[in-house]
Amino acid sequence: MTDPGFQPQEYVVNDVFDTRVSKSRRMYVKEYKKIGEGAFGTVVEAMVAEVDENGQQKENPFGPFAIKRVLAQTEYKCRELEILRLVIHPNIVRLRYFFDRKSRTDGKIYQNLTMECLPSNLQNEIKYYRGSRYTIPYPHMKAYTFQLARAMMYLHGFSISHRDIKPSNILVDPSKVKLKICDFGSAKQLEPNAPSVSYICSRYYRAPELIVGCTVYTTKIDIWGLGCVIAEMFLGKPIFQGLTSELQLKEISKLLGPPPNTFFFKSNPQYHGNMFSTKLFTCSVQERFKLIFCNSPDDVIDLLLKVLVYDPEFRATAASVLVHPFFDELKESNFHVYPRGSSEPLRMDLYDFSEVELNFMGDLKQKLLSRP
Ligand SMILES: Nc1ncnc2c1ncn2[C@@H]1O[C@H](COP(=O)(O)OP(=O)(O)OP(=O)(O)O)[C@@H](O)[C@H]1O
Repeated sequence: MTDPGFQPQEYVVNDVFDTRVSKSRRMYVKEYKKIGEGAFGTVVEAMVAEVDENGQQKENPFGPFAIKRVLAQTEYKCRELEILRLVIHPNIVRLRYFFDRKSRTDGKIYQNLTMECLPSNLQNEIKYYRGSRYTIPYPHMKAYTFQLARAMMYLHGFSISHRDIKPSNILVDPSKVKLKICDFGSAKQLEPNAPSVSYICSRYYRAPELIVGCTVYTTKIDIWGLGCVIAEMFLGKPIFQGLTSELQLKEISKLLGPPPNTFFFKSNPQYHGNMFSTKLFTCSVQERFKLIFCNSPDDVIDLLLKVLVYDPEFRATAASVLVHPFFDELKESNFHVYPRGSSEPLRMDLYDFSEVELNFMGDLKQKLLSRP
């Protein structure tokens, strides 16, 4: 992103908290490029270096890092920091430092979350291939989907729901086919049967229960987002593009058929909006999926049929997604991909699960680790 209004800046901060050693340091920061702008914050690319008592740099600046700057001291944003400090996973962006700093422009205090920086995101990647009338190569889609589901399985193991799954919040490094989830600004640790706001998540990726105003939802709202992201990789564009929140439900019904009455009752008995109860196609739902994903293999259609389900109770879990046959190819010892622009095969082992993750898999652990 090039922003003509962006001013590169260099500064020294006294109290930069280093999450690796749980210690504060004095650091030099050099911000040189804006890489993102969202509803809540600005993200810039920067290099950092440790500074001694005399203000001298102890080392050469290193990075790049992505610094997300948000107004400090709102409860909402403290949650982002808290969650980022808790989660350490290969498919979740790693928080390296954080510090507060007063803005020279408006005099307000901003929280600066300094994270590892990835060169792109899935939205750009989908756009790139769409521009040349292709889709992301099939083995890459598999590897990306697996990594996304793996990050979700870990988060959901802690009952953390990301609550804003969408391609622009999924960082990728196309040269390594690596994926990491970012933007925990909406994330929340959900408690069973405790209400949370339903007006979260970007419209195209909102689970149907959120659309109808459900407040006691579960981490399955992220699984819906996962389904939308997989579908988008295959189609090259968002699968459900509703013009309004209510019309979003109509778009969904064009693929899944009308939502069952039990769905409204379970999600929000007070819902008074349009129920889109007329079936808009004559074939079966399976046939409808085959028609929409006409160039996609049967195994991904089967996966989508398990993920894009109205009732969150019957929607797949992240753990069950990970053991779906769609990913069997990834288990082969010589699984490899050809990163964009490279003729060298890159071998990938995506099964380096930690003990914590294997515990979260529960009964599906053996199935996950069994080789075909
Ligand atoms: N660690 C990172 N490395 C590279 N790019 C990043 C990183 N973190 C964020 N970005 C980029 O900056 C954009 C905005 O970041 P983020 O989503 O965290 O901010 P936000 O204010 O919550 O945005 P939004 O309102 O769009 O959700 C992301 O879409 C991503 O492209």
